[in-house]
Amino acid sequence: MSKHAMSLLPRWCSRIFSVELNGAPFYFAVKEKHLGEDVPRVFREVQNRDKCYSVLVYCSRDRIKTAKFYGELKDKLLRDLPPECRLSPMSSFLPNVRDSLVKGYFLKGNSDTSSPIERLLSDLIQHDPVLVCSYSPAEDGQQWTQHMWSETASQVMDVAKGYYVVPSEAPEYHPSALNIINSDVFYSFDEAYDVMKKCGDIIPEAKAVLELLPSRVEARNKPDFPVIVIEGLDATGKTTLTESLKDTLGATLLPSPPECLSPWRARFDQEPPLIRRAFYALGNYITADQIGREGMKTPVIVDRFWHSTAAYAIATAVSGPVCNLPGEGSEVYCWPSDLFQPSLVVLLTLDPEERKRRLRNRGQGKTDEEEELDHNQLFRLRVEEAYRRISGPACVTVDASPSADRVLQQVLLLIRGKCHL
Ligand SMILES: Nc1ncnc2c1ncn2[C@@H]1O[C@H](COP(=O)(O)OP(=O)(O)O)[C@@H](O)[C@H]1O
Ligand SMILES: Nc1ccn([C@H]2C[C@H](O)[C@@H](COP(=O)(O)OP(=O)(O)O)O2)c(=O)n1
Repeated sequence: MSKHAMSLLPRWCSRIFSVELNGAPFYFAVKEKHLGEDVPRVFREVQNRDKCYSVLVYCSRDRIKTAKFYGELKDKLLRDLPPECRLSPMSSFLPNVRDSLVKGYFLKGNSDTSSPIERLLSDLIQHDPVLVCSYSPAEDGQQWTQHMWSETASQVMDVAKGYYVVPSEAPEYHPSALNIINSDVFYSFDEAYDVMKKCGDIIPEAKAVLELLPSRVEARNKPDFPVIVIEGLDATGKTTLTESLKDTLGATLLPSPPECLSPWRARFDQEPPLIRRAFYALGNYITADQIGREGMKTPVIVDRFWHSTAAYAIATAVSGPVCNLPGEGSEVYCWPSDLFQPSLVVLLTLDPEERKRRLRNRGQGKTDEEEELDHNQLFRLRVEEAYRRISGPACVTVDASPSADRVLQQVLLLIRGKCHL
């Protein structure tokens, strides 16, 4: 067993394990002794008491490689596991301990699939930074036990005697919240820059992105003119409004991410969150540099900025309902201290039905599958709530359902009240 995997062991019994089934997390813990607790729900639902497995990716020193490997692992498991094997997202964490989350997958197999699953997992454990456990009914046939595998043997071997699995209370916040800071959301130029720099060896496009970055991020002189950011979900009317504001105020309009990053956007959208979010974070610093220049000449309107970067990253990192988000006032919602702060941030909100109608009119209505829609609905609610919780500056919400002109007038009122234009 590798040193990294060993380092997870001492607090093994303090860890909580979470398996996500149909978007809902089920928690369990492990114990050396059994005191008559129930069987965790995940195992109660296993038919015929078949075997289950977990593959957790522990964080090696190279977090870029770890992030890439985690993304590739899912593809590999989906490709190489027998199709009957069920794969669910899984994680393990120490409650309230920042950066303690390790992610992976939970596999449910039946007696026909256990041989190919075990062959695949034995191979993985020998070559990759994974911790593999199997779960099977204990000798008394009543309880379930977790056995950790060793990579030293070519045959599967248990490192220690089995631990009993027992149900565990849900933690206060979704476990993903433990690892958001500097993995999903970056709070300084240097943190995001560091990720992009380390990507240079494996992603050639990262070097091109680095070359576009401003050489200094220190705050320039405050722009003479107001800087107004327009935020909102896709199809809430940002493009329509920002174009009108540009014409009405004689302002400069800056899209975000900035145009110079357009050639690389699709490339970075394929990358795991650590890399993808570093790309968007850096885009804001390029936009801030442009704001510094243009804001000396005219008012500046920005189509999306930091609120989008943080809200989408947080809402993607956390799954399930809005209550899974880190609580209001959490440090994850803080504005980076080295990033320009606009004079006003307007959040356009829209009734979901109207938003769908606008998407359809724009020729992009597609997701009619019920399940997909449900998933999107929760995601949409999480993004909107994360938008509202971000502070420094906080956003001002504007109902975008009236006509384009009424929305424009409403926002102009806000701008005139706040920015003395
Ligand atoms: N206030 C409005 N009322 C009705 N339709 C609107 C309004 N604002 C925008 N639209 C239409 O809704 C669609 C999405 O607007 P768009 O400005 O492209 O949104 P976004 O930039 O936020 O994705 C477009 O077809 C646009 O013409
Ligand atoms: N400043 C920005 C702008 C966009 N993003 C990210 C957040 C989301 O993942 C996407 C949203 O972009 P998308 O192209 O869907 O949005 P619009 O078409 O502009 O409405 O981009 C960001 O992280 N930071």
